Amino acid sequence: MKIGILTSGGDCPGLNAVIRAIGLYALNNMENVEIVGIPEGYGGLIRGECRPLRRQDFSDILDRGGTILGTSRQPYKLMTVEENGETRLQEMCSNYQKMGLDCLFTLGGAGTHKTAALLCAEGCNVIGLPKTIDNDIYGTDVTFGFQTAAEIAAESIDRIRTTAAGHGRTMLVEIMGNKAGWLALHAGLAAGADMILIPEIPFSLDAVCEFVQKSGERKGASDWERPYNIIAVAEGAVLDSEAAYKKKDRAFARIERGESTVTQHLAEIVEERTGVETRTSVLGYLQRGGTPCAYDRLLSSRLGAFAADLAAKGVFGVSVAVSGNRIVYNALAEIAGRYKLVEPDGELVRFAKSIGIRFGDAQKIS
Ligand SMILES: Nc1ncnc2c1ncn2[C@@H]1O[C@H](COP(=O)(O)OP(=O)(O)O)[C@@H](O)[C@H]1O
Ligand SMILES: O=P(O)(O)OC[C@H]1O[C@](O)(COP(=O)(O)O)[C@@H](O)[C@@H]1O
Repeated sequence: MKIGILTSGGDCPGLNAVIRAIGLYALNNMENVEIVGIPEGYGGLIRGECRPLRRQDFSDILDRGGTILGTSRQPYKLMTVEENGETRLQEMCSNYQKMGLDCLFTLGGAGTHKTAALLCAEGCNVIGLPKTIDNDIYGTDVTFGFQTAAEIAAESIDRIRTTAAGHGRTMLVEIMGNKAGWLALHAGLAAGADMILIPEIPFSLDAVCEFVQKSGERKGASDWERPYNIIAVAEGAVLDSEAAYKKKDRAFARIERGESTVTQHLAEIVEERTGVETRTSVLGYLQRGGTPCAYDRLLSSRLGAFAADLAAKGVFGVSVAVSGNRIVYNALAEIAGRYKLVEPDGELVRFAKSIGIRFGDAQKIS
């Protein structure tokens, strides 16, 4: 059996652990197996590039961040445009054939899964693996990379807390997550943020300002304690006034108004209206870089081995997933194009509200 592996979309901790587990499972359990790596995601497949992966390539990579194969974001729209008589999708399928692949493992997020489903529909044997620090892939409780990113973000908030307390400031900590607020929610809850703003719950400027104002009036536990606030802001957080707009129109409107990011805009308004010193901290790529945590190393390894076992059994057109404590799989056609978002009335948000954490929505502030 000839196996191809590619990593696509934003990198995240755990990609190398998955590659290693697929490789080691295949080498240890399959007869006459050949494994190749396809560089830079679907870009490599479009160009028809692959390189052999041997046992030594899987050594010493379990804890390595990034991806040994490289990754990229190929503009999807271009994939369906015909050039020289073939779309990029067709090019990828013919390269799959030319490489003599019996199976292709695509390690990626929601976008990667959409192309994986299209490749499948064209007759390629594909198995997807759910990668993303955003945790927004439909059909799985968790994606690999998420836990590591949540820990980094939570630890960063812990650190920001001491400087916020020293200065009595409001700190807006921007956390990755464009469509889904899972990372801001988990990190914010784990680090005791006072307010969490996520794309799924549009926030009101008035509610945020009122909260900061009121907390500034509160007395600290001791004479020495100064009031301060930690607000975790998902990069995709939206104002209630812009919630009805599509992402593109919203971005355009923000540029028109001269706003850079939602976090920066919010910080300026909060300081102006409340007089409370307000600062921002963008955690950015720190959340994606570096070694995976133990949870992600184990999860990635289990997912990789399970996916390789599916290939050995001839089960294709699926993506592996976590359901409770079990590793399962879903049909690619079933999950492609769907996102797993935070439910505004779900258990996690209700729990957070029950202990006084704000979400910037119309909620009475006491
Ligand atoms: N709507 C889409 N339909 C099909 N394929 C897509 C779509 N969006 C993205 N892709 C493909 O998946 C790749 C990775 O998508 P991207 O959104 O960048 O990352 P991720 O897979 O992490 O979500 C893109 O380079 C593109 O080839
Ligand atoms: O790497 P880029 O292209 O700057 O993209 C940043 C985006 O990638 C992410 O880190 C991860 O996204 P994906 O895993 O879906 O690719 C998002 O949280 C963030 O919005």
